[in-house]
Amino acid sequence: MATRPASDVIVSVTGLHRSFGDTVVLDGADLTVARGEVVALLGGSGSGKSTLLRALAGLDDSAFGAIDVPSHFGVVFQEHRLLPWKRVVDNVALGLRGADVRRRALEALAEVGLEDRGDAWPAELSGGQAQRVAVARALVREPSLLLLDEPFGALDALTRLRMQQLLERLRVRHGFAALLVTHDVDEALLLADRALVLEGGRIAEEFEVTLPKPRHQDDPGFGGLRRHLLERLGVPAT
Ligand SMILES: Nc1ncnc2c1ncn2[C@@H]1O[C@H](COP(=O)(O)OP(=O)(O)OP(=O)(O)O)[C@@H](O)[C@H]1O
Repeated sequence: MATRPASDVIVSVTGLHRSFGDTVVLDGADLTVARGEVVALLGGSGSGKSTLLRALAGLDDSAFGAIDVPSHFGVVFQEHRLLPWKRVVDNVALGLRGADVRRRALEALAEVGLEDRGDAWPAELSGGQAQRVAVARALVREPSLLLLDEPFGALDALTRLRMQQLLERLRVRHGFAALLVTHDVDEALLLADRALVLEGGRIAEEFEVTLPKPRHQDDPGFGGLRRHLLERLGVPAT
């Protein structure tokens, strides 16, 4: 694994284990994320990506190992998980305290291009808009880390591309780090500084993605990396 100055590491996971009954899903997984770094987590279906992310988010009491994450992190799942009985702005402001909560929530909505939808109900939004609100809800706490579990996995291809570009712009502006669980090799290569492959309960492989950002699928070098990653994931190019 590439060495980094210890002070730059904001996520450190060592020896992470999780079993469901007799099934060992995580078997001593280790990983780090550096300040401002985007790390994609790939792996076959059922390899334990979501399990690992849930453990990092503190959503799994039964995972054990050394887990060090910053106190300010945001989480975005594949489903938006907005409360249907609260207006969009109140969903974003949920759990915030202080006099300027509404203003902060509206600012976060403006960052995702939804400044005029604060008074809408979640049911009135498209899937892409609802995911933007979920991103705003994560962003409003000024996190140093985003934990993203297939955040754009349920969106159509065009909306997904727009959301990937939005995430990249927000990252440049705010400098958060991200751990991005994805099935989508192109998404990993568009966004990540490093791609990890989870296999056999551990990080079996790691690739640095050194292409300059912002990236595009037509960039030189992109196709070669895609073939390499797909092969590593057991989907050889035809
Ligand atoms: N609550 C649970 N009870 C029992 N088994 C579980 C539970 N949650 C996950 N598992 C099992 O753990 C394994 C890993 O699941 P996980 O959802 O982490 O995989 P994943 O890599 O995210 O998969 P996918 O890419 O298909 O979303 C699977 O075999 C799954 O069946």
